[in-house]
Amino acid sequence: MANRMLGQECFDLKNKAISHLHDFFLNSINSDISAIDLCDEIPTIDYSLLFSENHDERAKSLEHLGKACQEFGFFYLINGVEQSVVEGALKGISDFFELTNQEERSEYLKKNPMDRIRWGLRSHAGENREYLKIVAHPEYHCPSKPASFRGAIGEYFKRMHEVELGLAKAISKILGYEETYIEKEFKLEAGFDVSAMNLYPPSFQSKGSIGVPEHTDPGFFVSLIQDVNGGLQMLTHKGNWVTVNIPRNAIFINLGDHLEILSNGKYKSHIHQVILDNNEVNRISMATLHGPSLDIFVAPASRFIDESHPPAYRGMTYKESLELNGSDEIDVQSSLSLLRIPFSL
Ligand SMILES: O=C(O)CCC(=O)C(=O)O
Ligand SMILES: [Fe+2]
Repeated sequence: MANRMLGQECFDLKNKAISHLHDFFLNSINSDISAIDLCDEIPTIDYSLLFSENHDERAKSLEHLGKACQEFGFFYLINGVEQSVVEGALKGISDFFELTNQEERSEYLKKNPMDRIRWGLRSHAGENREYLKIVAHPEYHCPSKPASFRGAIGEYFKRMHEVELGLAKAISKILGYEETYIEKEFKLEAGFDVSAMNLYPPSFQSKGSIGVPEHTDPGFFVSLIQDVNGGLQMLTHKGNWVTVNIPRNAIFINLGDHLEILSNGKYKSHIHQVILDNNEVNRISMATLHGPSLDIFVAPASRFIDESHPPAYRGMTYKESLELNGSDEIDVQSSLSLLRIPFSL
């Protein structure tokens, strides 16, 4: 543990070790492996092509994004955030967990519902992780220690906010709207973004195999980076669990509850979980929930409502939906099941 994140070499070595473990696991289970559904392969979207000056190239990649959103609800994004920025952010998080002691970190234990930085330690059968949650936007909050944290994480948020606006444009277009639609509808210039920085123990140190239990996340979408592959699993439309192995130079994007609500269920927010079974070493991830502005009322858009598609979700402000299940804003817990309108004939 003292050696974590010494640099690229360490990053590559850990990934190699984990991918060997996965290979071993896959080779050792029965021949049903050939039945793994190739259609479950997580799509990759090239961010730069969404804005290509070549019309055909742009149209093709927007179509690809449309399929990824509708048929998966999650995808890898390349050429969005530079690898050096991602590595810098992961190093900042690793420094936070390594260069501070637990007493210093517990300074951020829940104080009041309006906390803008919150720390927690979960170590029981249902959840195994240490986390730091911070409000990243519209105002960036960060712990004062270590000194390296503010700049490294801030750089990731700055770049990711640009990518968020770009994805909002592209997704508005594929939904059939003008490109500023989502940006205005969610008032993204004041969008409420919360970042969860997670440290998961290796499986031999955890109290059970669950890192984070099954859930969906509120908001427009979640961007996720991790220092080693393995752990995060997504439930596909077809009901299969797929493991998120983020390729180098990519980040992972998962559509959130409020895009599902806005699109009246055309795009889905997918259930996911973190399983520690194959973790030989600890793992760091950063899941940033990019949300609408807290005061924005989110309801199914008229374009997605007709006689055969009545509104399937109740509308309310983003803030109300975050507080609906008794959580604080910074907890960013899903309340999607409470917002669904039961189907009636
Ligand atoms: O750590 C991960 O891979 C996922 C974490 C997550 O789903 C969350 O924080 O909402
Ligand atoms: Fe999540």
